[in-house]
This record gives sequence, structure tokens and C-alpha cells, in this order.
Amino acid sequence: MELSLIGLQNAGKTSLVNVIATGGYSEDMIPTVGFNMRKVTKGNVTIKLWDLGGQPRFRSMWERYCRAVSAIVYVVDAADPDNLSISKSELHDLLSKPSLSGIPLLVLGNKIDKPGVLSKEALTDQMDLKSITDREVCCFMISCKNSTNIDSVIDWLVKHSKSKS
Ligand SMILES: Nc1nc2c(ncn2[C@@H]2O[C@H](COP(=O)(O)OP(=O)(O)OP(=O)(O)O)[C@@H](O)[C@H]2O)c(=O)[nH]1
Ligand SMILES: [Mg+2]
Repeated sequence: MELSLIGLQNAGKTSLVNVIATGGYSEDMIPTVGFNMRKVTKGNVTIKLWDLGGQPRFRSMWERYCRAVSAIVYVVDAADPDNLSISKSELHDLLSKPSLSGIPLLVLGNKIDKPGVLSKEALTDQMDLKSITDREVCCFMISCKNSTNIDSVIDWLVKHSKSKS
């Protein structure tokens, strides 16, 4: 299966790929320029992950890398309230593209190890996830740093690899 990781810069997309692939976590990460592709095998499923850059200049590529995927994973820094409204509008912009209609969406509130992090309810609310009714939407709160809920993410991904090859 193929899936794309989307979200603003600094959300933790590349960190998530690393945690899923090797379990490794690092504080000093280099912002992704363009995109990276990584293949990860979990059980008997091989997942091709498109890890996209989140800086403004890369956001116009997001749609192109989401067209053929089985699921879109949207990562949000849940400890950075200042960027939530941009994150929300970028997400809803992306989902409005006709080419992406119906593709399941997994929203991940990352960095729950930090103080002052949003609750899942608050994130759902502020990202206006309830308004998305044309596809399956799921949300988990995670920490790449502490590997919190990474198992749930992998389970969700493996489950969705079976619905579409
Ligand atoms: N405290 C904490 N920091 C995290 C967590 N996940 C990622 N980070 C940090 O957030 C910063 C950005 O992480 P990246 O994985 O590079 O973010 P990105 O979304 O790939 O960013 P772009 O490639 O620029 O789009 C790094 O300093 C990470 O160490 C987490 O769960 N907790
Ligand atoms: Mg990155």
C-alpha cells in the first residue's frame, strides 16, 4: 500500500516515519526538502510512505502525492496552538480537491509529551474534523518522542492496506 504524510513544517512527519521504521527518535531533525520515500514492512504488509515537506513552498505538491494513496495521514503539532488555524485551513483545502475524494484520513495530534498539549476533543474541534463527512476520518493523539500510541497508528495503517492495494 502507499500512503502520504502531510502536515505543516515541524509537525513531526519525518520523526513519525523514523519511529515506525526503526523506533528511533532524534531532537535535531532537518526539515524535509521536497519529499522522501521510505518503504516499511509491518507483518506481511509493505507500506510505501511518501514523507512530504511541510514548509509553505512545498504545500502545492501535496495533492499530487496524495492522488494514488490508500490513506492520507495528516500530522498536527498538538502543542503549538498558534499554528492550528493554518493547519486546519491547509487540511480542508487539500481535502476539497476532487482528485482526493473518498480517500481515508488519519489525523495525528503529535507531541503529547509536551506541556499544554490539546486534548483529542479540542483538536477535533479546532481542526473542524466533524465537518468532514465524505470519507472515513480517524484521530489519535501520539508522541513520536515517547512512542505513545504508535502501535495504534500501525494497526490503522495495516488495516487500511487491506481495503485497497
Ligand atoms: N517533544 C516532541 N518533539 C517532537 C515529537 N515529534 C517530533 N518532534 C520534534 O519536532 C521537530 C520537527 O520534527 P520533524 O519530524 O522534522 O517534522 P516534519 O513534520 O517532518 O517537518 P518538515 O519536514 O519541515 O515538514 C524535531 O525537532 C523533532 O525532534 C514529539 O513527539 N515530541
Ligand atoms: Mg520532514
